[in-house]
Amino acid sequence: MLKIDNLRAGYGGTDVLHGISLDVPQGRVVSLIGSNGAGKTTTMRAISGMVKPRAGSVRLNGVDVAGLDAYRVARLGLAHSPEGRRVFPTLTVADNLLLGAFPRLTGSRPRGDVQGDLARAMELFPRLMERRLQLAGTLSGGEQQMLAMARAVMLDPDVVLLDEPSMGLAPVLVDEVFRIIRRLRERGTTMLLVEQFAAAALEVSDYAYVLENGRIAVHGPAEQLKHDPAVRAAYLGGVH
Ligand SMILES: Nc1ncnc2c1ncn2[C@@H]1O[C@H](COP(=O)(O)OP(=O)(O)OP(=O)(O)O)[C@@H](O)[C@H]1O
Repeated sequence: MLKIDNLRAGYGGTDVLHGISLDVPQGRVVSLIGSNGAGKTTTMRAISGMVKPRAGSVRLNGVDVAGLDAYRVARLGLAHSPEGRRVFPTLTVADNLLLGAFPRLTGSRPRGDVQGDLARAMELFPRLMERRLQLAGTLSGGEQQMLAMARAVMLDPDVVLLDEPSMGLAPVLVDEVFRIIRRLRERGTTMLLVEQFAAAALEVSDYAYVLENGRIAVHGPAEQLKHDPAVRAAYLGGVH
């Protein structure tokens, strides 16, 4: 579904990713774990076209999308829920969600049932249902984060990139974000997840990669990494 080979990317004169390779098979949830500054967000951006890769390939359904503009990558079926709450503040919740479906109307992919998907997104995110006519800019931070996730789902994507969906949320909302990730997983949504709560991320993942200084240091089934002493000491706080 999504296959990254020897990806290099950076900013200005600095390389951040030094040739990383990872696989996100259809219907699987894959986590990318790493300390601050390891390059997790840069990886997400390089996949979705927000940062131009310097080398390597990003294959989405067999098509190399490396270097394409972000809107083209979205049209080909990749949704990116970015770090930080990038919603359209002066539009309602419902209109933000409909905009998430926009690449479906302009791309070569089937248009599908946008209204049906809107209803399903509302059902998955009940807080948004209650606030569907509210301006997105007046939502709480946690609600905006949910809206960014729901908007990504509205693309009816083949792959969803979720970058720190629980960032800055109160514990009750963090639980809700993970509940939603589990529901999406049950629906068969293919996801690449970056999460500060590495232990919780491994719980909802099939497979994980550990990124250190722009290189993949370790990778394996999530169940295996959960019990890896080095991973536990560095990323799981030695718990469980
Ligand atoms: N727009 C930018 N311009 C220059 N350098 C950047 C830019 N964005 C990120 N960097 C640098 O790239 C490196 C990797 O950042 P990145 O955000 O990918 O890390 P991360 O693993 O997601 O970290 P965190 O967990 O703190 O979000 C960092 O050293 C960061 O300072």
